Amino acid sequence: MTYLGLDRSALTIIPPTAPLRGRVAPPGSKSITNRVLLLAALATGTSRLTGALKSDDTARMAEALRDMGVRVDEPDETSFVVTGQGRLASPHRPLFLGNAGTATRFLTAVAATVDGTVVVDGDPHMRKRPIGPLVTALRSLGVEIEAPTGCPPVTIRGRGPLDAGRVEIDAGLSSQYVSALLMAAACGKGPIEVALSGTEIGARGYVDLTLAAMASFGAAVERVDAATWRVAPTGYRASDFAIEPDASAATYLWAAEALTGGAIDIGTKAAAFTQPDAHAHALIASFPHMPAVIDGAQMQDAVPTLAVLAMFNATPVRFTGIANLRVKECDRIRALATELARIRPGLGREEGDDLIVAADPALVGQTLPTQIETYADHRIAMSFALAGLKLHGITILDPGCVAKTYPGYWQALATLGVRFD
Ligand SMILES: O=C(O)C1=C[C@@H](OP(=O)(O)O)[C@@H](O)[C@H](O)C1
Ligand SMILES: C=C(OP(=O)(O)O)C(=O)O
Repeated sequence: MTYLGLDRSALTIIPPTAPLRGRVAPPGSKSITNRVLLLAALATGTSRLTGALKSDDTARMAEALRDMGVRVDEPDETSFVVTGQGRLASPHRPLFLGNAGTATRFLTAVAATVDGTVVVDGDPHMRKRPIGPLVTALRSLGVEIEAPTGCPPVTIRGRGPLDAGRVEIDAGLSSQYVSALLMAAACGKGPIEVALSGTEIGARGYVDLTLAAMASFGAAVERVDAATWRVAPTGYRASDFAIEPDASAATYLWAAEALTGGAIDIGTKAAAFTQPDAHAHALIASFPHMPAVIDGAQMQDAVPTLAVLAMFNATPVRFTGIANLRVKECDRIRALATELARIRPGLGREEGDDLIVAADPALVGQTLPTQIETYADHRIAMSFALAGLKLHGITILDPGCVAKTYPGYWQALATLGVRFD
């Protein structure tokens, strides 16, 4: 399928003259698709995954699994049929995972259960995203693993099922390290305890997503205390799984609705999502009276959406709890502050690891020709497009970067009545 905007070097958004209305379903959840692809690959037998996301991030995961001997069929645009043999084979080439954090972190841990050497690598952006804490944790379980720069590439010399034991992980930079260890731990020779070594963890909701997906594929995890899980050596059982729509993708549609006073039916109620970013719905619904302080810790991927919305809020908004946005696809705190200030000096600024958005409702309807730098970050592109719904002259550079998680994004906006230059 070809999608609007993916082949362009820039896309200028023409503010719609009427509220956005219509029905647009977001694609399947990236987080859940990449978890269940992996769990299905580790199971013995065939699993049918429906409602899946087909995007760069999930294509990288699927391709890596194929490289490790798993059959991954794609009978239609939203399904994967995965046939696993209970374990992954050693690949003949490095696994190239683009800038997919989930695929990179999850496969690093699971590679330790392969009999042979696995190299996990990514694009230049991924090569700047830290993986040291996960490497250290795996090494403490006896895994032979190296990541000289503290970022990919990572070389893992797997020796089959992990030894039973206990592993501590510092998840301050990424909750994905915890999810990765939990998923690998079910492929142990005996029970493995996964414990947080610090108090900090990214969004805990992502660990809950991991535990729910593992349970669907037959894993047995006991919560020992608030910071420790004990994973039984069950391996995984093939299962059919219906993936819910992507809550982070939904935030752009909720925000487009709030900004234009429209009515967009995304086909799923906010309360029905199990992903952390669905918490952003209530904040978006409070627009233009969003609170003065928003703690983004539990809805990190929604922060770009909320920050761009905040520029039109009645009062300024400070975003706290977002330090790890500095190690996402780009330094999102810097990118948001820089691009907001590019629209109008002073509109966004950093204060330590907080982001402050100086709301200005008088911006609505103004012409402020601005070329938004997107730093190869899908969320910077998708969120700043929202500014173009209320301002004339917003141009998104490299609009194709949305393909990481939402290749149909520009088409979705067009379906709702947005036009582009
Ligand atoms: O586990 C997951 O699916 C994710 C966890 C979050 O990352 P961190 O845990 O690195 O903060 C989130 O930003 C990412 O988009 C998806
Ligand atoms: C941070 C993100 O992705 P990942 O860590 O999975 O690359 C994201 O999708 O916003």
